[in-house]
Amino acid sequence: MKVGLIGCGAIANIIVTSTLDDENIEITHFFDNDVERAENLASIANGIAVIDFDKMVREVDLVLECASPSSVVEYAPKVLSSGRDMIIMSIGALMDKEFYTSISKIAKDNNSRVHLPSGAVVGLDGLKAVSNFNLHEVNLVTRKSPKSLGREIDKEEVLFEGKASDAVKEFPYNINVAATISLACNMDINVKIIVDPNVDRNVHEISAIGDFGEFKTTTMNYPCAANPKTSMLAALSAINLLRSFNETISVGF
Ligand SMILES: NC(=O)C1=CN([C@@H]2O[C@H](COP(=O)(O)OP(=O)(O)OC[C@H]3O[C@@H](n4cnc5c(N)ncnc54)[C@H](O)[C@@H]3O)[C@@H](O)[C@H]2O)C=CC1
Ligand SMILES: O=C([O-])CC(=O)C(=O)O
Repeated sequence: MKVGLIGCGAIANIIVTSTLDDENIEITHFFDNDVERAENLASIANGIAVIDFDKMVREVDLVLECASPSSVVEYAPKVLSSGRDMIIMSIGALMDKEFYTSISKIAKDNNSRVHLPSGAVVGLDGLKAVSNFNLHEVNLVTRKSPKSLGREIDKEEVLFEGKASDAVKEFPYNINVAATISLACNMDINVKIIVDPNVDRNVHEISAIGDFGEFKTTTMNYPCAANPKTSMLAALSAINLLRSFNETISVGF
């Protein structure tokens, strides 16, 4: 499977360096606004730094976006209308209902698929399983360091409290997990974002209550060295998804 990347930053670097020896995943094309980043990663993987985006789409089987919400809006319609599948990391973009409906239609009409990795949280398997069984309430509390949230404070502070659809607008690079959870359970979930000088991890706590019972998950992520906003688990979940395309027996759904 030939894969083209949109975005050659923290997530892309982990994905590429971790799959170099994987015979089923061939990351061949590297696209970034910052051409030097594309060239650096292309040279590690012996691939091509892309100038012509449309040509890249023609030459790959799948496009993996790990760039920005605006790149999803710009490129997803092109990729999906060409019949290529797409993995999206900047999932916040899909909280816009009109955009979600539009790319769903494009994908359906062109026999292409959109894959959203679980990203930087655990628990989506359970949430999906219970989502149609009278799920009453889902809450996410995200706690990050001042460095991750780009703040200079010395005591804990609640930066946001509200719905996921508003959280992704205010924090487009920090709370894609809220969008993923919302899409998994078809509910605009409750989100609280806390900046905490006493943590050095990106912590996401999910609690869900419904007719099935109740669950809580806590994910305490190490941030990526190259981008403290982003957790390593986000990149690892994308690798896991890429590998799952070749599995005969699928576990964990
Ligand atoms: N789904 C999830 O759980 C998570 C999603 N993310 C999201 O994944 C995306 C990538 O994250 P990182 O690798 O940490 O970011 P990064 O900032 O390290 O790298 C992003 C790269 O994409 C490039 N880029 C941005 N917009 C572009 C565009 N329109 N066209 C071409 N290149 C563009 C930038 O120049 C940069 O090199 C971000 O949107 C981030 O918010 C991050 C963490 C968790
Ligand atoms: O990586 C993380 O911990 C979460 C994150 O940035 C996001 O959801 O956008």
